[in-house]
Amino acid sequence: MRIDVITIFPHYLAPLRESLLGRARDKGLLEVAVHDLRDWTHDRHRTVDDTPYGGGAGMVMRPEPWGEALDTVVPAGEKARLIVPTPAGEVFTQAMAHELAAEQRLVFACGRYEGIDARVVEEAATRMPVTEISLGDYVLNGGEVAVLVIVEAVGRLLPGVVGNPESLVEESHADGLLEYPVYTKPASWRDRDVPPILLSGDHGRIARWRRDQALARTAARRPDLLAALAPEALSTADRTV
Ligand SMILES: NCc1ccc(-c2ccccc2)nc1
Repeated sequence: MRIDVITIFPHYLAPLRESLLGRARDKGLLEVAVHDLRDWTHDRHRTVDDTPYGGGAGMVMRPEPWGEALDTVVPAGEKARLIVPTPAGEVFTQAMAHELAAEQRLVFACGRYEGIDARVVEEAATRMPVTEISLGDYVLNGGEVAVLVIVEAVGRLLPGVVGNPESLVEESHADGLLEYPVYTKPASWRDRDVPPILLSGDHGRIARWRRDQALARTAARRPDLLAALAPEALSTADRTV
């Protein structure tokens, strides 16, 4: 997969060079290029914003630099999905992470100020699929932090990125539930013991206990996830929890 990020704060994306994603890049599983939007400005001050039509506070990102940047990063005829982090987007989910992990090319447009002139997305959508993504109902100062989250969630799903793919199966949201509590040595710590079942060696009963814990946690903390589960996702044993 190739990922391009267009931003006025390229250094914000430095963490993409670190650890898991850094290794994935070294192994050639992931290509990441970060571009400074100001490289597509032509005035002395490298201006990327201007006042909003219709008035109001703040500034809006000008369409021209974005148009030229997207023309360069995704030349005519090349295929890519444009992702625009915005509070007005579709809420990001693990299912969306899996969908994006199947793409060959992702281009991230990082907005700042009050956002990007709406015509940029409109025009881009005439030649590539565009997805506006929100991470939840809060506002950041720009899209860069959201890009770090999305790229991590997507990158770790790429084959070969995570050492043991097994670990992708049982994590929160992988099966639609929150994950069960985990423990490691010592068996007793500050007078708190690991649940004895986990030391029993009875893998069938351990699996059942973990499933019950995941169901109970999900019911308590995220009843919306439980309600969204397909009926066949719950076994008869699950229904007794
Ligand atoms: N829901 C996360 C999120 C994503 C992007 C932005 C944002 C804020 C200002 C300008 C451009 C994007 N804020 C929140």
